[in-house]
Amino acid sequence: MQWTLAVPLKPLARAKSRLADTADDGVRPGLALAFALDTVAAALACAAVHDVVVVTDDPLAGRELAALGARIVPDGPAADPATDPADGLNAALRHAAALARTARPYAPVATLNADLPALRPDELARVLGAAAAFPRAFLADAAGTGTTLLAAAPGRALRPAFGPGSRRGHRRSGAVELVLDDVDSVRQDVDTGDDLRAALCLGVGPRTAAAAARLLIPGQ
Ligand SMILES: Nc1nc2c(ncn2[C@@H]2O[C@H](COP(=O)(O)OP(=O)(O)OP(=O)(O)O)[C@@H](O)[C@H]2O)c(=O)[nH]1
Ligand SMILES: C=C(OP(=O)(O)O)C(=O)O
Repeated sequence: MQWTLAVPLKPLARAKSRLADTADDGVRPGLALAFALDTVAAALACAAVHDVVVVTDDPLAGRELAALGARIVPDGPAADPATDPADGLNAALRHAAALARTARPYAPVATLNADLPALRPDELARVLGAAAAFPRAFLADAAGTGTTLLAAAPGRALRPAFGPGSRRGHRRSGAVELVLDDVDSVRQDVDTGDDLRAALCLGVGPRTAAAAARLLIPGQ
């Protein structure tokens, strides 16, 4: 089974705000772009992935990710922030999933965060292989409260519920939590300086390695 992946990416100038103590305003957008490029490059190299749709309103990121082979779509209409606190992100994912389904109606669809710079294609293939057994499934992030991947079988709506505490939200929505060994690279999202150090220990892709080297992170 070959998947379409929808990867959401915030405009770079606003992305990765929780990394402000590790990377200042001048370098953070470049770091967020490096994470996204390494994430998407690894996803495109995964044997279980047919195509990657990046949903972003950022023109520079759009150009660079398109050059890797991703399809770029804009965020689309936002939902009502009163009913959905992660308004922008979940609306963007619903929009991307709908476009993906138009292009490939019988394909399974999964979302993957753009901040997984240590992502390994073989580990992603293992997660997608496990997800294929369920109508909807998800993988918790390394911190244990969020979600890095949400998957839906052909004909099933994704129903993304990303945002603070999304692990619990996805569980409550009926999605099956995937509990797998040796898929750390798919779970290690980077929100904080500690997350970045953990990702560097796992081994990041070349763009993140170069960007992180410029930050002179102790222990590198
Ligand atoms: N297209 C799109 N992607 C989003 C939006 N909000 C968040 N994302 C992406 O969703 C994933 C998880 O987002 P967060 O961790 O909440 O946001 P972040 O920019 O990565 O980090 P913080 O600013 O520290 O919250 C990342 O890949 C983000 O780029 C949005 O409004 N639109
Ligand atoms: C939006 C999410 O990501 P993060 O943990 O990076 O905020 C989430 O896990 O639902």
